[in-house]
Amino acid sequence: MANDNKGWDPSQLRKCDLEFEEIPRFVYNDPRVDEFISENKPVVILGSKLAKAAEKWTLDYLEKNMGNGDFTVFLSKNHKFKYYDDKKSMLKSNSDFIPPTKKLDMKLPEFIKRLREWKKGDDRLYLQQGLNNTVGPAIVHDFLNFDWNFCTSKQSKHNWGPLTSNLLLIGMEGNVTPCHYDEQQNLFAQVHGYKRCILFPPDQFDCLYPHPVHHPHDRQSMVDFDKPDYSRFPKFREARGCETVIGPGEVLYIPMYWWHHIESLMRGSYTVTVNFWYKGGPNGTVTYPLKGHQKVAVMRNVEKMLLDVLQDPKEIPPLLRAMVLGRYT
Ligand SMILES: CCC[C@@H](CC(=O)O)C(=O)C(=O)O
Ligand SMILES: [Zn+2]
Repeated sequence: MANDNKGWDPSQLRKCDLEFEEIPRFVYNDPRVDEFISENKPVVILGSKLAKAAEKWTLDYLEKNMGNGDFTVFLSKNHKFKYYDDKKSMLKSNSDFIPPTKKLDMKLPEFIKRLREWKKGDDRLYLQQGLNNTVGPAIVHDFLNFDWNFCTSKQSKHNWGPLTSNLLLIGMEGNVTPCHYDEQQNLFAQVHGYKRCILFPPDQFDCLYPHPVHHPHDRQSMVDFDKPDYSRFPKFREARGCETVIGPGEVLYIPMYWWHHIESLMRGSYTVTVNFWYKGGPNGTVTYPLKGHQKVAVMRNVEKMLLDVLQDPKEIPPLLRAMVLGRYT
């Protein structure tokens, strides 16, 4: 991958068995940006002022101005912060589920102190907090100075639904959010430090082996990218993805349903990102054959319906096997 950006070096990336295409990068007013977004394809948007007002959000500035609210911080025994659904983890059928991370409410000064005093062997930390009105006035001022015209113009031009949240992400170097997909459009604005983003289209569902929909790790890939188990997940070898490293001021459009693995480069500093999650828009006229993301939505509905009627998740595999093996294969 090209590292013409002065700010990072391939030695700061984690090793990965797969090779990837580069995600294209265009200046924000290049018409190809909207061409890619309209085709639900990832694109890096350069030179936008989307979250420029946050470029002064250093840890010192945030400590002074973030207010005295509690922030959601995840702790992990390793470098992975694999998301899990709290509610699903309480289901009887998931009683053997062990959450891979601990979720705490933490004041910002404590988070920053632990970040600064972190040493090898300590739990890693990842602050992931929706920006809301508990933040201090200076942060509100900066937030209001985001380039809302830019993102709102994308939202209306591409028929996205409403903005659901802006997550503030403050991660340690080397933190990884493992491969998963979201059911929202995402303008992922990098503010401080560098993040490597590996993306796969929705039609690679069969190469990325998502957990069952009822599982707490719904939408997350079962494949450990650090040590893929090719006997359990043979088609992972065939996964074809694209990647980019984004730095301060760069925005990655992550299309809804696209798989993404995101890591903070190991270059000696924390990372800050603000994401902009939008609900998907109305489907509009459906054309056939259905697109990859629509088939994922269909498969999700089938799994939900089967669980609804069968109640016991263990009854789903034998029923699906009876339906498919020898009949549709
Ligand atoms: C909780 C959100 C984490 C983020 C990835 C990352 O920056 O580590 C992501 O997956 C997204 O913005 O969709
Ligand atoms: Zn995500």
